[in-house]
Amino acid sequence: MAEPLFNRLVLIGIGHIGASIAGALKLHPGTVEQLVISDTNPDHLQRARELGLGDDYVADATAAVTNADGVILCTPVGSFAGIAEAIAPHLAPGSILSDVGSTKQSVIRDVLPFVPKGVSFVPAHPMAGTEFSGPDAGVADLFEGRWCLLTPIEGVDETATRKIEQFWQTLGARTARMGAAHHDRVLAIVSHLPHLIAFTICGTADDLADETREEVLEFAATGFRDFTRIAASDPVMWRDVFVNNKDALLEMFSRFSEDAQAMARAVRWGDTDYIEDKIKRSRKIRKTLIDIKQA
Ligand SMILES: NC(=O)c1ccc[n+]([C@@H]2O[C@H](COP(=O)([O-])OP(=O)(O)OC[C@H]3O[C@@H](n4cnc5c(N)ncnc54)[C@H](O)[C@@H]3O)[C@@H](O)[C@H]2O)c1
Ligand SMILES: O=C(O)C(=O)C[C@]1(C(=O)O)C=C[C@H](O)C=C1
Repeated sequence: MAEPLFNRLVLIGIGHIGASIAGALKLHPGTVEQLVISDTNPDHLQRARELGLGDDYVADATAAVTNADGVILCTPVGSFAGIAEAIAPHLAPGSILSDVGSTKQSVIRDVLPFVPKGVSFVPAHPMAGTEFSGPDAGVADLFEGRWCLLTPIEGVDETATRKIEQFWQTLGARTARMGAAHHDRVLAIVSHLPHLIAFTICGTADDLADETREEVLEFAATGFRDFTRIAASDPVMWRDVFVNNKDALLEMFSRFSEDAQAMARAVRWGDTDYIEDKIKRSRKIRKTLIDIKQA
């Protein structure tokens, strides 16, 4: 059997993504020699133990990372700075620090200043997930056929970046590299804005139900239902994503608002060609996603 990629890999945060990595590692035995799980929530750590997600369970992240050759931050992005500051003095020389955060400029801003000399920091983002959270939400084949985007930092050891690529490829993902700013703009339109819209539309429908005292939500098994799936996502994770990708998210929101206004105007003035054209373009996007197996 090939050498393991990591002898002691630590996952800090055993929620949806951490537990999915742990599950995927079980589907690909031999990828790591020892998987250590760390989480500040004692219930989550206990549940991870009951589910048998790792080989060792250590609440204190500074103790967990000692002697590790790999560490992956799997907590909400707003917690990264505090964790990085705490674990930095305990990271082993030659080890690799990576993450799964949904924003990348903020992660580099918050983590890099603490990374000691001799440790390679390789930011990464698996583009897969669901609306569920916590250790029970792990999905072992979550990354199968999905993208994992890496935003390598200039001057960081190329072997470390290749190792993280190999790690994600072993778990079934396809990898690509891009700049952190580009990543954040792309994610703002394909992931962060859709969540902002879903949270908003659910709030609007709920307000309406309150105001009119009518059962708006009783009859919601319609197009609205699809918005409620993503709107059921974790509040802390998404709060952190929004405030840590503020500029790109607001830029995309502003473009979206203009386009939504244009659509509303077409509705008002009965511009059926405009309406039909927009819907045709949207259907094409859906068909393309199905064709490239990303739907
Ligand atoms: N959910 C998704 O669809 C998705 C997809 C890709 C990437 N991500 C990214 O993955 C990361 C984790 O998201 P998730 O969906 O797994 O969230 P989650 O809420 O399911 O899990 C987060 C875990 O981190 C733990 N945690 C929080 N603060 C901590 C701290 N300071 N120290 C140790 N543990 C701590 C929590 O107890 C919890 O177990 C986020 O950065 C998110 O942006 C999420
Ligand atoms: O499918 C979902 O429910 C997700 O929210 C997954 C999703 C996305 O927006 O596509 C969410 C956050 C990410 O960082 C990556 C993937």
